[in-house]
Amino acid sequence: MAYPALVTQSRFLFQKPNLSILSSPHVSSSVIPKDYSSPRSKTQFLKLPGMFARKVVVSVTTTEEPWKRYPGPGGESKGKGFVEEMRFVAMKLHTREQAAEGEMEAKAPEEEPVDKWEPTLDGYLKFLVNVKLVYDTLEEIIEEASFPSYAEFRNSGLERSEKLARDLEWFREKGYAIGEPSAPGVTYAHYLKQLSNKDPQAFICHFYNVYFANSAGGRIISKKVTREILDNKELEFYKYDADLSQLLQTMRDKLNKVAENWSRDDKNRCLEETQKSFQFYRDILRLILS
Ligand code: HEM
Repeated sequence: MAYPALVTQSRFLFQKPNLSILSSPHVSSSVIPKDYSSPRSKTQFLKLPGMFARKVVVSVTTTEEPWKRYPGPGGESKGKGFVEEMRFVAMKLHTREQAAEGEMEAKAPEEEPVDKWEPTLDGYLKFLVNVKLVYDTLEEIIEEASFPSYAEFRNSGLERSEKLARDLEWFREKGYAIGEPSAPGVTYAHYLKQLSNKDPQAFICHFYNVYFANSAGGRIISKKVTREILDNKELEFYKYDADLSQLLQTMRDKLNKVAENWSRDDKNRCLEETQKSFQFYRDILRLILS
């Protein structure tokens, strides 16, 4: 499992004052800068204890530059709320091919434009089984509400667990073999369960990203697989029982309300979690191409 190494390395780097790794051959994608000052990027060779010297692009934060990296505390005061910050960070973690606001380079097949994907039905079924485990877990966590704020997110209309159960049942009835969740889903579900009991801010970052990812990128993927491997069968997974933009807006309002009680540290911890949510979810998306 590749995560512990990456996570440990990233945590270590986070502890370095005023230094954030934006890209490196060893750190798969951008790490969120610690503050809201301008990151001026430059390439450096960095020698870290116990590691070989490596070429990294570092951001150097200075106090002279008032330029803002995020729509941070200023953005909030303009009335847009914390979701705008979460979105800002998430959009930058997309590849340029995935979304107009994306800043990452595609390094793996699932990061290439969806148009170029060559999905397989077998792989897509594996994806559905694994992604269902993630939504089952998120929805159980919200139902149990080990932190009271989670209860705010119940019955949002964005839930996907039952829809996915119906889709899988449809495939079963058609005679397809449906396997058990594998490493990508099991690992992410386990991580979410643990995180939800100890760090609600970090957990809510995953909650936001996973539900909003399906509403945006999910639709692009849906078009591709419906046309190319599902013989135009439209899955329940991508359907909502009410107007989707309204459901999303209600969820944004709830997230903003919950985050009003967070300190700046809480908010930063939440934003820093975005990268992990992309990494876990990408490993599940990759199954579509397996
Ligand atoms: C094939 C992969 C993906 C594609 C093609 C894709 C595409 C997109 C696009 C086009 C948007 C912009 C939607 C808009 O502003 O109208 C978007 C938004 C977003 N994506 Fe992705 N995405 C992908 C993967 C992911 C992943 C892995 C995550 C995180 C787990 C993610 C999280 C988000 C979030 C949080 C938004 C903001 C949604 C909103 O503000 O309503 N996406 N994505």
